Amino acid sequence: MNRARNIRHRLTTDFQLAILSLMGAIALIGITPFLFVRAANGEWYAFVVDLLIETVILGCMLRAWLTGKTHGPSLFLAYFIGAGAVAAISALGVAGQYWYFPAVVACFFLVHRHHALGIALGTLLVVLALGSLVGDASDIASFCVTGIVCAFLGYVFAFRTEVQRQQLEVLATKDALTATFNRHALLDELERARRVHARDKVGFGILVLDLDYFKSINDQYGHLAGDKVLVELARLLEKHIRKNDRLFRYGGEEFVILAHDVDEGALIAMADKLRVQVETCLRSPGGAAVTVSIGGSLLRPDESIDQWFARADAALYASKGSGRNRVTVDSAHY
Ligand SMILES: Nc1nc2c(ncn2[C@@H]2O[C@H](COP(=O)(O)OP(=O)(O)OP(=O)(O)O)[C@@H](O)[C@H]2O)c(=O)[nH]1
Repeated sequence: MNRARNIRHRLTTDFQLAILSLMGAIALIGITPFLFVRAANGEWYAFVVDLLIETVILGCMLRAWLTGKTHGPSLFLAYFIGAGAVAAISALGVAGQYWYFPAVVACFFLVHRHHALGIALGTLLVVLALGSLVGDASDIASFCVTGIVCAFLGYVFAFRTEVQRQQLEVLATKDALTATFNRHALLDELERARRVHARDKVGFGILVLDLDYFKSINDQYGHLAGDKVLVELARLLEKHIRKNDRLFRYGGEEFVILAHDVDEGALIAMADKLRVQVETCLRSPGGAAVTVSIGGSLLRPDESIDQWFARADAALYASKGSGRNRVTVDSAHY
C-alpha cells in the first residue's frame, strides 16, 4: 500500500521520471509485438535493432527509478533516440522515416530545448549525409522541410512551457503583496535546512516577527495603508538580513526569517538589530513608530520542523506577553 503511494507520489512530483516511465510503457507495448513479427518473418536485423531500442529505453527508466536521478538517463536516451532514428531510417527506408517525427517530439520531452533541437537537426544532417533517405529529390526535400518545421515547433513549444513553468513557480512560492517568499516556500526551506543541518552540522535559526498593534493601523488609516506598512516592513527586513538568510511572509502581519550558519548569540544579535531598525525606520501613516515583537529558536538535532517552529512561535508570544517590541530566543530572554 505504502509502496503504491510512494510510486504515485514520485510520478506526480517528478515530471522527468514520469516521462521516462511513459517512454518505458510505450516501448513495452509498442515495440514488443514487432519483436514477435520480426522473429516470425526471420527479419533478424530489424529484430536486433528493436530489441536494442526496447532494452535501452527500459534500462534508462529503471536506472532513473533506482537512483532517483533523471538527468543522465534522459540525456542518454535522447541521444540514443536520435541514433535510433538514423538506424531505423537506414534499415527500413520509408517506414523508418516516419519514426523521425515521434523521435523529435520525444527529445523535446526528455531534455532541454537546445539539446533537443541539436539532436533533431543533427539526426537530419546525418541521414542526409549517409544518403539514407528514400524517394526522389522532391520527397527528400519534403521530408527535410517537415522535419525542420517539426523541430522548430517543438523548440517554440518547449520555450513557452519553460516560461510558464517559471511563472507558475513564482506564483507558487512568492507572496503577492510583499513579493517575499510565502508560507509554502518556507516549509520547503525549513525541510531543506533540517537536511543540511543533519548532514553538515550547520546551525540554522528562525525568527518569527509580528507587528505590534497592527490592527489599529488598519482601523485608523484603512486596509490599503496597512498593506503599505507591510510592504515597507518587508523591504526594511530584506535590506538588513544577510545574503544567505531568507525572508518569508507567513501570513497576515507575521514574517519569518530563516538564518543560515548562526548560534544563539548571533540569532539574538540579529533579531535585536532588526527590532531596532523597525522601531527607528518604520512609521504609520500618521508618523508614529511601528514596532515588532520577535521570537526565535535554533534548530536542535533531534527535532522536527514543527517542533522547531513551535518553539519560535512560543517565544514570539512570550515577547508579546512581556510588553511587545521585544526579542525572545527560545529560553534566552533579551
Ligand atoms: N492591511 C492588511 N492587514 C492585514 C493583512 N493580513 C492581516 N491583516 C490584519 O492584521 C491585523 C492583525 O490583528 P491582530 O492579530 O489583533 O494583531 P495586532 O493588532 O498586531 O496585535 P498584536 O499582534 O497582539 O500586537 C488584523 O486587523 C488583520 O485584518 C493584510 O494582508 N493587509
